[in-house]
Amino acid sequence: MNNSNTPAVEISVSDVRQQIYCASPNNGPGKASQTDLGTTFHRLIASLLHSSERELSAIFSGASIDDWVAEMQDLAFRKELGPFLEGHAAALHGRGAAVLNLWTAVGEATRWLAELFWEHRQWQLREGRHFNPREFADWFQNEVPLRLELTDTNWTCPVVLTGIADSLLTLPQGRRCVIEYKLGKTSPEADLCQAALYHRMLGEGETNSLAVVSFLPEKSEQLVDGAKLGEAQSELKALIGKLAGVIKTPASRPAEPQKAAAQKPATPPVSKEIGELGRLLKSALFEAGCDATFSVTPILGPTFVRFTVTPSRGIAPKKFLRCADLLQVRLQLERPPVIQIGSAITIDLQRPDRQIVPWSSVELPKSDPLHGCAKVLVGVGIDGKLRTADLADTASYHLLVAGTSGSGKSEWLRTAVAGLIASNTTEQLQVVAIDPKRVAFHDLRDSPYLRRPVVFPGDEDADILEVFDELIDEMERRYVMLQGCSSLSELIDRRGEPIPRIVCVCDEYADLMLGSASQRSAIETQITRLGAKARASGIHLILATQQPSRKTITGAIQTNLPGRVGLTMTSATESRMLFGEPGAENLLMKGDLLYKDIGDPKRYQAVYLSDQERRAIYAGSVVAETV
Ligand SMILES: Nc1ncnc2c1ncn2[C@@H]1O[C@H](COP(=O)(O)OP(=O)(O)OP(=O)(O)O)[C@@H](O)[C@H]1O
Repeated sequence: MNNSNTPAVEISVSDVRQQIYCASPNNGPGKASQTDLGTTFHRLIASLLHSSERELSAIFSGASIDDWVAEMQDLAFRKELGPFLEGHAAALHGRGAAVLNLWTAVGEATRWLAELFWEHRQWQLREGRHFNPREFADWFQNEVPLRLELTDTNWTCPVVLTGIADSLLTLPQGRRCVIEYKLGKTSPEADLCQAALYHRMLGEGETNSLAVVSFLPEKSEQLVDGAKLGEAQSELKALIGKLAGVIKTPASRPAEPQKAAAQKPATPPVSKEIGELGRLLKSALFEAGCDATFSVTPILGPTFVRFTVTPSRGIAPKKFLRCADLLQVRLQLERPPVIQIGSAITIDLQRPDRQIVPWSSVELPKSDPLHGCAKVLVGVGIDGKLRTADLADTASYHLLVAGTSGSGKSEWLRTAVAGLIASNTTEQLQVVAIDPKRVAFHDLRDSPYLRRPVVFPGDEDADILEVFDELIDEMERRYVMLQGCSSLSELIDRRGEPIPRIVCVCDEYADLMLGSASQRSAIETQITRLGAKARASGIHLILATQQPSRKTITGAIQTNLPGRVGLTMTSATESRMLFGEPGAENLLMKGDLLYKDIGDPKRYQAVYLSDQERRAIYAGSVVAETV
């Protein structure tokens, strides 16, 4: 209640969230959510929860969660998504990735709902009661308007905070869960801010936790405890006062507190944790005799936090490399931090709340209507920018990929192929996939982009030498066509029609070298030939191995495959084989990688593609924008 006579200033939760989002170091790349798709998603969930008795009994007549999910998805498509796609076909033209994103979110949300209903059913059965899906559906309230008046002695008037929670689930024990149906980009700081504000607006006590579930499009669930939120709330209040423009001027109150309120940024607890990490790092460095000045604000990437330090006078930069093990112990890290020396020293510490980089958050490189696009997705850097390796470039026309089991090597290869497929037509790209382990390119089998069926080297009819010979023949044929042109690109321009780039991708190529000495030497000769002339003719190799050693990275491969992608390796020796320096042994698995063409290796997080998204892309139903 506003007891003063001054009218209150109204401000919305989304205004506050937006401020935090813009200031967030981890707002990453990605596309803003698209209003029409976001609204459809909201409507679709609301409509599922308000299904008729007949629809509910159809959904829950199945015997398993999978049956329920399938039925829910079917209903969602029939009632909402199908009519929406049909009615907006023109407006959705060229927005395949966004629609796919929406469908992924629907998949995630229906599974989540089905699991909740299943839990409820189990509980009812345990209590000896009859499962009543309607009763549970009614525990969800959609589009819940929230309103809270805030006052402060340092404010000129009260502020009314308003917002609409997409959905609120209230369980009988009083536990509440706010559900946000987000489809666009986000940051943990902004999400926490929203949770803190909702917690306060719902009048939850300090001892109560609040769960926030979002679909981005993958489900992300955060359980935020009340005590932690309390801290964030008081800091957010300062920001709210500032945004509403109600902070008293110096004339009306003492100067000092005003300065603090106006200048102190509203930092959610995530930043505090990083501050604490920085403090621990500083003291561990000091203990190791590596006293240093922390020069810039730490940068928060999806996988790690980067601290940049300058050694104090008289301390050799190399000394920092030697204290990685001590830092690991003192900071209780899973692996020693990655330390790199450049104009300053960077120390990367793993994030306790590591984030994935979903495909939907990445803007694919633009494709040319005639030439297509030769850029392979490498990963997202600490600056939030997508790094690509250009197959048309002399520094990255063939790529060598290495990483131990579980490092994310196969996923990286699959995403690299998906990126190329999504930004080329079948006239602009042909893929040759070699799969010695038989598991890497399963989903590619029916892709229209395949130049030939996936090659399984163990099979009787699979002659690997023949596959490479065919590529060499094509290369020679193209060389003849290239007479008078300096590049494939010039030839395409001259003809006015595409000539497909051929990308040969091979998981665990070391297995190909296990044959006889003569086969091994024949493959080496073929790779050398392709290495020398393939770039100009638009034929490229992406070869991967689990064990980078002298045996697998032979002279021919070392010389002819200039672009290097190194995921986590088992030792510094392996890292040296690929990059000529250590570092990759301290990466954090799951797509954490170093990439090098010219210059020093740089660290990126590989883009994550769900199975469902990948299948749709391989089938050719997702196409990037053209320039
Ligand atoms: N970019 C990524 N983002 C998030 N998680 C990832 C990413 N890449 C891989 N992972 C996770 O790491 C696991 C291992 O990945 P992957 O199967 O590609 O490893 P690998 O190096 O090919 O191992 P192996 O050689 O044993 O097959 C995956 O199941 C996935 O959960």
